[in-house]
Amino acid sequence: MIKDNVNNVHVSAEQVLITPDDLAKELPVSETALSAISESRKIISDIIHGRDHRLLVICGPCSIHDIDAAKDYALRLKELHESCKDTLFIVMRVYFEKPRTTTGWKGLINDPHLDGTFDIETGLRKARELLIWLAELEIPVATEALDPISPQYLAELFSWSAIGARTSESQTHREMASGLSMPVGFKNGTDGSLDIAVNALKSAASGHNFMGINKQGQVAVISTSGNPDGHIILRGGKQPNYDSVCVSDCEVDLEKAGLTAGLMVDCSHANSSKDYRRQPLVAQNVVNQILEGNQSIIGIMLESHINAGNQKGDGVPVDELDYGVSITDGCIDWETTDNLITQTRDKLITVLPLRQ
Ligand SMILES: C[C@@H](OP(=O)(O)O)C(=O)O
Ligand SMILES: [Mn+2]
Repeated sequence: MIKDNVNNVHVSAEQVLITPDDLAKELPVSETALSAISESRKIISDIIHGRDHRLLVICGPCSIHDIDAAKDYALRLKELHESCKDTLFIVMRVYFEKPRTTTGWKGLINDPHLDGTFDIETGLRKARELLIWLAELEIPVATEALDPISPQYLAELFSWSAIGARTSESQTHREMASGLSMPVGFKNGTDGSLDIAVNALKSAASGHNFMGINKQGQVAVISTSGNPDGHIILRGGKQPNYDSVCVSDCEVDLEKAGLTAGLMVDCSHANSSKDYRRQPLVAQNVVNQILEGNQSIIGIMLESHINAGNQKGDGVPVDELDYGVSITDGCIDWETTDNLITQTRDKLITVLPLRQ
């Protein structure tokens, strides 16, 4: 690495990574699993555009830090996915990249050992191994597309992606979203701004040309055709925005922008006022809006894990962490999740098929 008084003044080291192609050769995924992913992406697209009246449920841990716990959770969610699929399409949150308001653990890819060693190649390998295991289980998975390079390593294994509240305004993320091969939800801004998400939706629906990397790890000009499967996610801001008035305001903004896709409500984050115990109340309010005739809400997001709450993860030895507890945002536990989703399915089973 060249480091002198004009180059890399604030760069301390660089390490060349395995290329996406080489990682995929080392960790291949079956054609059966890939076709299941392709099918789930089509279902999600149909739900977003009102061709499939089921409710999209993006559900799972705020972040993945323990592979065994993630697999344990996935086996439980797979059962719920199958038992509720007449009314709900359940997709597991598998978030490897975490946007921090300032600093902190940035996720399994960035720091897989949770010890500040930033063994990113191991992080990519662990992430791909888990995603392949989930793909072979045929549970559709969702993530936040945060790092603009990692999709080349993993994106074929995701059925849905979010662009987060901190990055929906970013041109880099809008360009990336315009080329992603799966449906993408755009969160409103952390201050509650809907304009950011509406503009992101419009931008990502268009083609873009930008510098990126290809599967061989070369810097390339990436030209995209635009992503037709974008939608908005209401995740709250300075105050919650899941209520029927805010939903109606969002419908008006979407109509003004000529956007017809449905919207999703994130029952966590600023919509639960960062108190995970409020998520069921938010979800029940959203379901009631649908029962009372709302036509625009096509999905909900839940932060859920095996056990409730969250725990400090930074600097804690992995073997001292409590099992199945989030080390980022607090989550509802499995029992609460199972009850909430089963009740949601029972309430909506007769209503959703009547949607126009
Ligand atoms: C990062 C967070 O989402 P948001 O961008 O709404 O804070 C999440 O989904 O865990
Ligand atoms: Mn979260």
